[in-house]
Amino acid sequence: MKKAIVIGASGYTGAELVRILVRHPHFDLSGLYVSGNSLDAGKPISALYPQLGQICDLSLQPLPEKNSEAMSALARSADLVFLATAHEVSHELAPLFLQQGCKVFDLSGAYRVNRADFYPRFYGFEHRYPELLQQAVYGLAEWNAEQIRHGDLVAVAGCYPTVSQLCLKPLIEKGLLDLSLPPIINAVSGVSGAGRKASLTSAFCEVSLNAYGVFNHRHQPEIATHLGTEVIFTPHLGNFKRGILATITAKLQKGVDDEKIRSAYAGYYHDKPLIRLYTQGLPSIKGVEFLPYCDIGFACKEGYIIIIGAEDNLLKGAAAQAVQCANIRYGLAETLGLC
Ligand SMILES: NC(=O)C1=CN([C@@H]2O[C@H](COP(=O)(O)OP(=O)(O)OC[C@H]3O[C@@H](n4cnc5c(N)ncnc54)[C@H](OP(=O)(O)O)[C@@H]3O)[C@@H](O)[C@H]2O)C=CC1
Ligand SMILES: CC(=O)N[C@@H](CCC(=O)OP(=O)(O)O)C(=O)O
Repeated sequence: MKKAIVIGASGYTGAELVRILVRHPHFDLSGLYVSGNSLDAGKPISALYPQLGQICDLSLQPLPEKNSEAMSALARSADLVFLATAHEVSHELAPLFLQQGCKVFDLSGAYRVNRADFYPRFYGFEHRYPELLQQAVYGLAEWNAEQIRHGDLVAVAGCYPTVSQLCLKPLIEKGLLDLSLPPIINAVSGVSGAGRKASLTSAFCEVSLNAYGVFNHRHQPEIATHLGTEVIFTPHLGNFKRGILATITAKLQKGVDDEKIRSAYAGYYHDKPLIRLYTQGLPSIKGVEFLPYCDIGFACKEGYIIIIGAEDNLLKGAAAQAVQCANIRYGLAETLGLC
């Protein structure tokens, strides 16, 4: 058994990690942490998430001071840590754990893109660990298993980037898209995508259905960098709790038909248990809620394709993919503890 801890365990993705890890046959969930001055420190996690009653009896502990001996001891005590924390927090925590030999699976965007101008521009902070950015492995599990297997710091792919890339990559790799028209990704996310902390935009009476981050959301450059081609990406907030539905429009190369598209998806994903390809109908959020899958369907007409991808943002878009990456890192079946 490998000892695992979760930092940010009281948050939405943290709680999903707890739910998965507490039953995982190879990871022993040994500690749940929140910030040093958290109002939730000392509470059992089931006091925040009653669903975890009698499933996890661990309490949330305050994370020790950054440069303290207690922090180093915590990092030494664990084999692996899941950072379910904000980007700036993960940015500072990852090196502390890595220095003590602990493998890091970071759910934030702090180590996803290795480009100097990216963090000041899209995240509002200067990256202080360029050497770690260099070493970080991008945790898009179906595509980067080889690097993940050898990585000590896995930057789990973002929620919108996961579904967008899983839909587009096979077609781009096979040269089936005419990229003179950048793929156009319109995606709607449930409100849990914004995290548990209260904010006006995620308040019950404020949420309806609206676009946001138009032409400036940080996931556009994450997707474009890892796909190796430009995309137009528009996120939307919808009035439901969890799930992302992405509707992607792209231009096909001449002569590309349904059969070629289907065979490209099947070629890449026939042995990928967490991708479900639709042969009839189209994916929906209902079909993936509370599940670790990414569902993909499509329709082609007159030289264009519309691809529909669906995932649970908290699972395939975050916690489940993080555990999938950890499974890969430790040579386990990638779905262990997930299905
Ligand atoms: N929600 C989603 O759908 C997705 C989220 N992500 C990423 O995952 C990360 C977590 O997101 P999410 O679960 O939504 O966030 P939440 O806001 O729901 O939770 C954040 C957690 O971090 C804790 N925390 C805050 N500050 C610190 C600190 N200094 N040290 C330790 N713990 C701290 C919070 O507890 P407290 O404040 O009480 O200390 C809480 O437990 C983010 O980086 C997010 O971008 C990635 C993909 C999808
Ligand atoms: C609905 C909503 O607000 N979604 C968040 C994205 C989810 C997230 O936390 O982003 P990462 O996947 O990069 O970690 C947003 O648009 O900022």
